[in-house]
Amino acid sequence: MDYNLDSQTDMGFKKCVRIGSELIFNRATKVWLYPEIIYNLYIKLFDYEKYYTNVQNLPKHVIEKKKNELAQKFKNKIKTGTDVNDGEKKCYKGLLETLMDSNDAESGLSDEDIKSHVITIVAGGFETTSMTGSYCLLLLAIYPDIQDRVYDEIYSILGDSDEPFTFEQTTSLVYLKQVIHETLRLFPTAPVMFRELQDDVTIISGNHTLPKGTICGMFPLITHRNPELYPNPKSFNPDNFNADNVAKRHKYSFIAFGGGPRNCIGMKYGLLFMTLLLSDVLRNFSVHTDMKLSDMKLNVGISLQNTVGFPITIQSRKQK
Ligand code: HEM
Repeated sequence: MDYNLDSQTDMGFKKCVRIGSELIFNRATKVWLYPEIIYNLYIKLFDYEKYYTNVQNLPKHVIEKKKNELAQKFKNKIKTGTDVNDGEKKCYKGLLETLMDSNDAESGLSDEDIKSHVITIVAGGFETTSMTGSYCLLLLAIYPDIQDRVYDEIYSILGDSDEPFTFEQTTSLVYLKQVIHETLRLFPTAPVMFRELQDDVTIISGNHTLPKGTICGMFPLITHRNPELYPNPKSFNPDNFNADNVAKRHKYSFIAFGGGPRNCIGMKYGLLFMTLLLSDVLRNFSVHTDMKLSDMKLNVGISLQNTVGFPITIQSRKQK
């Protein structure tokens, strides 16, 4: 979207999204913050409103910029993004342009709607993928034999070529995808989600009934570390996600992207993005660390933080 999230001041988008996320998590987990009146007082008392306001500034800026750009292109009769292959080089519309094309009375997407979509996509897609990439590289640094296997797979497809992966080639990176899934099993970067029950639900095993209207928290971290689903659940074993083992388990034994009709809308894009990112890093560099899996200390919030950081060194493969 042509916006550098790192070129930010203290009150930048990244910081505001982080604080806003903490507020959402606090509200969901602290019963005394449930009543609207108390929550509003709490926001005012600690001057949290400014963070909410500031989160709006990035999408406002991005939308304004895109509008000007499109108007300029229209004026100069320059072709904008199109999904139609009309014999010339195919050029795809970006997300923002697609949303703005829907900004008419018929489809009913207002500027306010577009702004909300931009916030949702950036907030939902940024931290999750960047954190998963970081966890994955750290795990591969901790387990060099697994890293070698990933590298061999990449090399078997691209050899010494400098060309980027094509989409078809990424479908052959089967072991790397197992590694990404196993990373998300141990470290689901979105560690909690909620559902409000639309009907009474009976939990057969415990003979309990949860009444309609109950808000239930779902915690992938707990499901993913259940030894009945994953033997040796605390160890890093990408073979948990080979085709045979996946076929043996219930589909909701892996819920890093949630489940049901409101699961993660960006799952396929996120997996493809991480596959490309990691394969690109690993074909050029090897990663190393002195850390062990047992050294990792987790902090559960709206995202899953590794409080000891990601101490990795990288070495160019060409200098070996
Ligand atoms: C490693 C990557 C990602 C992980 C682990 C992840 C995880 C999740 C989870 C657990 C949910 C809640 C699902 C539920 O309640 O059942 C969710 C929802 C969502 N995610 Fe992701 N996500 C990732 C990447 C992305 C990306 C790249 C985007 C956008 C480009 C995105 C956009 C969204 C949106 C918009 C929702 C809300 C969907 C709805 O409420 O209908 N996510 N994600």
